[in-house]
Amino acid sequence: MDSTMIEINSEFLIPLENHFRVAAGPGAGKTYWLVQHIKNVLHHSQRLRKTRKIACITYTNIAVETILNRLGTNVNQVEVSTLHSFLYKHIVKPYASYLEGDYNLNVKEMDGHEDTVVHFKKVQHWIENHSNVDQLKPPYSMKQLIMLKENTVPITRWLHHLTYQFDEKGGLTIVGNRKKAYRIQKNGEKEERKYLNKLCLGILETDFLTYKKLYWSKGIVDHSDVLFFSYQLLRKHPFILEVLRAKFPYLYIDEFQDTSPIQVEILKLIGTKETVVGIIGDAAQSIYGFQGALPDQFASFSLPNLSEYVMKDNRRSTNSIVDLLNLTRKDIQQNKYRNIAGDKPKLLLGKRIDALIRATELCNDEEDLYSLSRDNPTSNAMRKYSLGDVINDKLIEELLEVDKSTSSNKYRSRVVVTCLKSVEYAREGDMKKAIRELESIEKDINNKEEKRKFALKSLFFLLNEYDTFMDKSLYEFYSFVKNVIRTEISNFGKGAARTFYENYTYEQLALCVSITDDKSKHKTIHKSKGDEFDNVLLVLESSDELDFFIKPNLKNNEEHRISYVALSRARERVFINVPFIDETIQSKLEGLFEIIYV
Ligand SMILES: Nc1ncnc2c1ncn2[C@@H]1O[C@H](COP(=O)(O)OP(=O)(O)OP(=O)(O)O)[C@@H](O)[C@H]1O
Repeated sequence: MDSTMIEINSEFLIPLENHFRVAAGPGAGKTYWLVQHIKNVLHHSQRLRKTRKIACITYTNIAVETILNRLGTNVNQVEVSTLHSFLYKHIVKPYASYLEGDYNLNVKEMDGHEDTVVHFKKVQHWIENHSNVDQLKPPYSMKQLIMLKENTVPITRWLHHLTYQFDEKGGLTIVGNRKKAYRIQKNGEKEERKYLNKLCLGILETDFLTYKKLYWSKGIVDHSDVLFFSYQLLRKHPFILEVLRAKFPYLYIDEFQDTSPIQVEILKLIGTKETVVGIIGDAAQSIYGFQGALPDQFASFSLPNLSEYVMKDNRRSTNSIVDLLNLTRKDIQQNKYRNIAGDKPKLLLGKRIDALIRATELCNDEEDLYSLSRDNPTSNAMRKYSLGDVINDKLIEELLEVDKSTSSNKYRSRVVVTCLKSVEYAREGDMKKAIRELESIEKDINNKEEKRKFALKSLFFLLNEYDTFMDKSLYEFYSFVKNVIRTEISNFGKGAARTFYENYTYEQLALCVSITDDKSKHKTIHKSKGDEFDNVLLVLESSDELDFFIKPNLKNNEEHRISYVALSRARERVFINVPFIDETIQSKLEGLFEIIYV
């Protein structure tokens, strides 16, 4: 650890007018400290007035709520939001007209920012009019790319994952991830990924900007576009920086370890003068590598005269849990602030459902137990107690694939999937997302209000009748949708599509729906970030993942950091479930865990 670092605890007050970095392990009280610091600034700063506020940026909507609740009545002069919402509200929205010329942004139609969407008509238009279209040769000619399923599927997936990156000259470019340009091919029981030809991707990659403009010209802006536009606006129109600095003399960013390089540059631009920037985080909890976050970014962030602090307490967990966490970590050995011995962590070997039942019993059946899983289908399955050993998380993709032979079939499967997703979102409390889903199939209605009315009406019927289809086949759900929501979707003939609808249940497809800001007791590890629970059951796929306890490498292995985040959510008890363990590692694990066959 750096010798210039000052050790503090979560009640320690620091000077108001210096940039700062606070590094600390899990449960140290970073968020607690940040709230105290904000209150201190509110009371003592000479630089806040009615129109000048503290900006507090955090990672998820749940974290925003947590901070707002902890601030209590002091919220008028603090703006707590996610970075994307902050940038959209203060940069993109007010200055969008500057983007019209360079980026064809349709400001009138722009209405917030969304998850990335891929409209195949736009993809088709892009490829047909691509400046290098002449270089596309069989079997990847322009026509073959837009007509053949084996090409359209990888292209769609590839375009779904476009990101922005800095090039050598420091400019931002749009990049595709070739590893995403695949389709699944089934060979009997086996599934194989078939990638699209590299030469062909290389030709298309030369002009992503035109592709993006097709969306922007309709006012469609996704989350990564918000970062791109913000950065471009700040670089080209520095007066916006002045306005921001005047509005926000203090800018604090919690969970900084998950900030991407473009976000870091934006924050540095704002922090060059007047605005005091403070960052809080933990490199060992950096788990968003797939979005460009790098664990080193937190330690390497610098601004002039930045003061550095470290917090070494763990105020959350029992001694046994802190011991387990300390064992996996080299840079910070946490102090056991609560100093309560606690139960030895338990390794539950066997099926997930049995592990869940046993862990619940071991928590005396009354205390809250949260299961944390690596992916959505597993956490959804845990939630619904309908655990199977094999969960197919690709069923929605398969349905869209099997039912797309004609445009009317394609429409049918889209409507069914949309209705299903909408129901699931609404049942989890995300009404906004549920309504947006349904609005997306109202293409023939242009008026926004009409669209919303239609979506609301459909959602009302779907939720009201949930009991009639939730435990039936997908075919019965389709029939419901056709009778009640969308009478124009096509009837079925015989064939693979119908068989699919008959063979799978509504429930099986519903398990594949990813739910954001998951408030249930069974969630993905990524969604548990920043939260804490009395008891945690970490659900692992295989004994290989226990490697984390045998050869921990938090610095270089993101999977290890993900397990670390999961375990460190627990206050009282930790359970880990794997189907079985290799005999070779059993002896190594016996010292750390009580091993129980469930
Ligand atoms: N000074 C304090 N007094 C009382 N409770 C505290 C104090 N500091 C922290 N806590 C409590 O300790 C727990 C952990 O704090 P907090 O959630 O702020 O930690 P964190 O460092 O943000 O954790 P993580 O990085 O794991 O998300 C919370 O329950 C919090 O309320």
